[in-house]
Amino acid sequence: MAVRVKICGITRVEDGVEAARLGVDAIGLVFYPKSPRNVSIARAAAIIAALPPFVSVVGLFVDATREWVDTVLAECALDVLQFHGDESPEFCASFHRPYLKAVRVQAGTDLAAMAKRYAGARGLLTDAFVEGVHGGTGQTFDWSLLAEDLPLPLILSGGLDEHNIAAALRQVHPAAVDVSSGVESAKGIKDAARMAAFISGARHGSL
Ligand SMILES: O=C(O)c1ccccc1N[C@@H]1O[C@H](COP(=O)(O)O)[C@@H](O)[C@H]1O
Repeated sequence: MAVRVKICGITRVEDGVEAARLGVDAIGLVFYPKSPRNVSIARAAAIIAALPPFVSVVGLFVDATREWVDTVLAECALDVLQFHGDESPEFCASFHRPYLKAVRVQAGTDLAAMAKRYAGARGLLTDAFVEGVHGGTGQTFDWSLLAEDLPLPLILSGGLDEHNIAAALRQVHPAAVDVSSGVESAKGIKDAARMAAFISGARHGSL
């Protein structure tokens, strides 16, 4: 099956529209005030309203309060939640929406245990471990740490871009890939040519 492509950290309506035009499967909106890609509820709603109905919308949260997630859900039509902090499985499941759990991978990370702990997730999203930062760093990690089969779909992220996506897919065989920094011209500003090259690389295995 073809790998699914998600472009995260969309902050502008035009970037969401362009990602959809290029054939992306999902976009991600960051609801984390400390992120340079954080969007307001009003901005998120405008981006969502401009998307065609066949593009899924993922809302990213980092150790958010229940009230904040509920507030966003009341105002924005999110299809999937992505939890990038230390949220418990109970918290993640309590919104009764499909969710992805992000895992920041380093040597010794027990992915099988994480998959078991978050068995209610629709997938495990693997990102690079960078001390003190929750994600969106543009850093890759050692993909050989993903060698074992997991009971959950794997979404590969962390430092992917148009140059390494083909190699990543040859080595890892994830269900989906997720990119943010690697398709930007500046933090939060997506670059149309880089998005096109990334999606082409994901679909066809080369630039
Ligand atoms: O994008 C952010 O600013 C961000 C902040 C906090 C947690 C996660 C964040 N982004 C996600 O991190 C991964 C990897 O991003 P990158 O491609 O290495 O830049 C991805 O899932 C982003 O959505």
